[in-house]
Amino acid sequence: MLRIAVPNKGMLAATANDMLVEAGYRGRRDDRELTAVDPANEVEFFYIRPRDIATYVGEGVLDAGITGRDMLLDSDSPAQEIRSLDFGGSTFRFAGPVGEYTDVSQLNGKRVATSYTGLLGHFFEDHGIDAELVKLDGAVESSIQLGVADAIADVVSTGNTLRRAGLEIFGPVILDSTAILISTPEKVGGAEKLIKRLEGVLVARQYSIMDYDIPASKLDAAMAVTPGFQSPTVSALHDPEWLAVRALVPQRDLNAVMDKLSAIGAKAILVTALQAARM
Ligand SMILES: Nc1ncnc2c1ncn2[C@@H]1O[C@H](COP(=O)(O)OP(=O)(O)OP(=O)(O)O)[C@@H](O)[C@H]1O
Ligand SMILES: O=P(O)(O)OC[C@H]1O[C@H](OP(=O)(O)OP(=O)(O)O)[C@H](O)[C@@H]1O
Ligand SMILES: [Mg+2]
Repeated sequence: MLRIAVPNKGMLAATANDMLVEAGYRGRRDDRELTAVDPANEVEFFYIRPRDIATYVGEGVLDAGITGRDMLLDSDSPAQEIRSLDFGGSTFRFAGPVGEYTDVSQLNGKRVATSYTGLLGHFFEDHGIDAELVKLDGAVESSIQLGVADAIADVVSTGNTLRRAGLEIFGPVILDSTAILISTPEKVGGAEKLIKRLEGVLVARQYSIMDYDIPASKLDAAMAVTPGFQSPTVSALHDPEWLAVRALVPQRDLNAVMDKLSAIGAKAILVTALQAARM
């Protein structure tokens, strides 16, 4: 039975569970559930803190898990990123009082608060910066005002939390993070079905099916606009001068693609949602 670690709370928990349900697995029944067996899929889920997931997977006691890239790298666990799951996107950035810092070299000799001391320690080592790490559990943005740090390094998504604390970003992007599937070289083979199913969910979330009719003489121009995933399906219509095309199109491009096809001469352009996919 495959043993999978899933975030029990926090920013990733709900979407991770939703993805697993879309992938045909048993979802978490309530937010106090610690483990759940899904006998039909021969899988057991362990709902644990996202920060601890890389530790369990790296130790080999759990076979795969969903966590943040920032948390994996912070943990120094030997677990490896298998693939991005395209949610829980954030950046890991330095911030300080508005107008105070322009460059990370100014952090030499300063106190920098973070919940990610592993990640930040590596960055300081790599960049030859001698700063003091102040480890906090969360709400790191308050640490400067409260006098325990001179700058912070934290997860930034919209930037609202920073602004409300009177802070601004400076310096380079320390890390672009996203939710990821992790495993180890020893265990990843056993997780192949899970990986395929999650990839199918990602395709179904990101693509739609587009059908349209196109004059045969315009097919090449239309193919350039809708190259599809592998290759679009082209079928005959009763009128020999026209063809019907079906292709997968990224949802974010749908309207731009319809504009282009329409300008080329396509008619009856129809878009249908994808419910599931296996590539
Ligand atoms: N505001 C956010 N927007 C997007 N992703 C975020 C945000 N905050 C955190 N994350 C991401 O979610 C993952 C888990 O962070 P989360 O905040 O849920 O854990 P935590 O800080 O340990 O828990 P908690 O905040 O419940 O104490 C991390 O990979 C992080 O990058
Ligand atoms: O840029 P924003 O959209 O404002 O999001 C960033 C905030 O979200 C996270 O906080 P969380 O709610 O996880 O609390 P925590 O600090 O206790 O982890 C993160 O630590 C930032 O504080
Ligand atoms: Mg948090």
